[in-house]
Amino acid sequence: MKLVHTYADLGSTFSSHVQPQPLDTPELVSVNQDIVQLLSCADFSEEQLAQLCNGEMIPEGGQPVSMVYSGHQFGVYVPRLGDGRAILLGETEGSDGVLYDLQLKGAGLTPYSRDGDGRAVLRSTIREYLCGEALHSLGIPTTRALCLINSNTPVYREQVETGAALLRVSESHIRFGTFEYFSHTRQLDALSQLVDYVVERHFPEWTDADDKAANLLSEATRRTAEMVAQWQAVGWCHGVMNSDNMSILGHTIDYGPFGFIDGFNAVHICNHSDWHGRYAFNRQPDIGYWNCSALASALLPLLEGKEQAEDLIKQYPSFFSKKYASLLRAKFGLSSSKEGDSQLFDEVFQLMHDERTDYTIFFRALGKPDLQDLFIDRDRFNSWSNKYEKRIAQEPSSLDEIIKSMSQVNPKYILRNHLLQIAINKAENGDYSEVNKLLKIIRQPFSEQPEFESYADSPPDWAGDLEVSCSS
Ligand SMILES: Nc1ncnc2c1ncn2[C@@H]1O[C@H](COP(=O)(O)OP(=O)(O)OP(=O)(O)O)[C@@H](O)[C@H]1O
Repeated sequence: MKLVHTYADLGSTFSSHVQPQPLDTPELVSVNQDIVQLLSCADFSEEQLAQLCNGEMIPEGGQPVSMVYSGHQFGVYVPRLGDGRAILLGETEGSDGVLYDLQLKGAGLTPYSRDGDGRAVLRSTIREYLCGEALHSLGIPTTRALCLINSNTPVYREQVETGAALLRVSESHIRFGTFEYFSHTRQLDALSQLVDYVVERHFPEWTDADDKAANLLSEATRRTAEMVAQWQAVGWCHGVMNSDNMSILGHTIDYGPFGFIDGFNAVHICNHSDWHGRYAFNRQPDIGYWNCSALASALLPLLEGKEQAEDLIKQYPSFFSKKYASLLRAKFGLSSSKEGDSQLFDEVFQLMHDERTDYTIFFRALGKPDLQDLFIDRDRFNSWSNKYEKRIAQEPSSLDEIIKSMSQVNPKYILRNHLLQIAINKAENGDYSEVNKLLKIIRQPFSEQPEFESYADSPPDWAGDLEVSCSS
């Protein structure tokens, strides 16, 4: 594997050179064979992969750096954040011809570590590793990871845990907050250089355009709106939609206290430190918009003025609605939109919310005879179901065909928190088999996998009491 160092080449205004600080006795927990193929590293032994993930082996051409950024956290601007525990090794070309960043997460102290220890623990690393794959398999743009390691290095959170690290792979680790940093510190040449870098690397067709910043803002707005629409459609909550966790490419990044919704709750809050519900499930679309306005403010010095910035981001609601409406139509098995459809959807969402019906199981069972068993208030359900049947009868395809097409968009296997917790508990006792089993299962979310039927069941009672720790 050979690396280039295009981001490091931007110079010390953008990042700081750092050396990874390896963990003690690294042990490979899991290797993502999809990414092995993508990065053509099938010739790496397990030991080499562990060394790579532990920062002990830097591939030829790599120049480890940590990136500076800032951002709005829970609506409050924090002037300097940066990679406090992440180290970008460099970039490498994938077998698809795309240039990917290789970034270690949990590799030790950096100039941006502030009060942190530069480390990540096993449970949070497993969560990030698996959820990147879960979302990717659902067709949602996201960072992913090549592998993850555990170690003997003690790391202190609420208790002693073990240090772990992840080798994150992404088309970009540039965040809205990266632009905010240069804008708020009035480093406008750097801001412009950053736009040029992103355009040259990801949107070369705009290289000669006069309005690169405007194009970028418009594209980031569209991609963010569509990514959030995809989250909503699968019932996924990010939990910490700070502007430093918003990728300029509209990819899902930073898996913290995220959660797939089990029993549907429109106002579900997966982050237990989010006291006011800023990042509640139903607020995600608006927060995505809010973050786009933070990006617009950051890019303002490179735009024609406020009016242009506003014009560009005000497309967000229509980008979101268009994408979300098309995803919902497909989830309900409808090929086109008809008057009354959104009321039909709203009615069943309200019923599911009131009864906390399992979101994923409902959609997977839609159109099938046993659907009514999911509801307590049968009359209310039947009243809705009659309307739905009438609507489905207007479709050109047969019910069998509709059910088949719905099973391509309504997953059976999702990465529920309780499944993750079982895998984490085992891994913390040295058994990584459940992590690897889950990886296999969530890779095929839409397929029937009879041997793993129980992984599609509704969660056990104890899942409702699970609180994902925010210290990671
Ligand atoms: N243990 C730690 N040591 C040093 N810095 C940390 C640590 N945990 C978080 N940070 C820093 O605090 C800020 C916010 O943390 P957050 O949890 O959102 O990000 P993260 O999970 O570390 O990183 P990323 O966004 O790259 O996935 C980031 O600047 C991050 O680097």
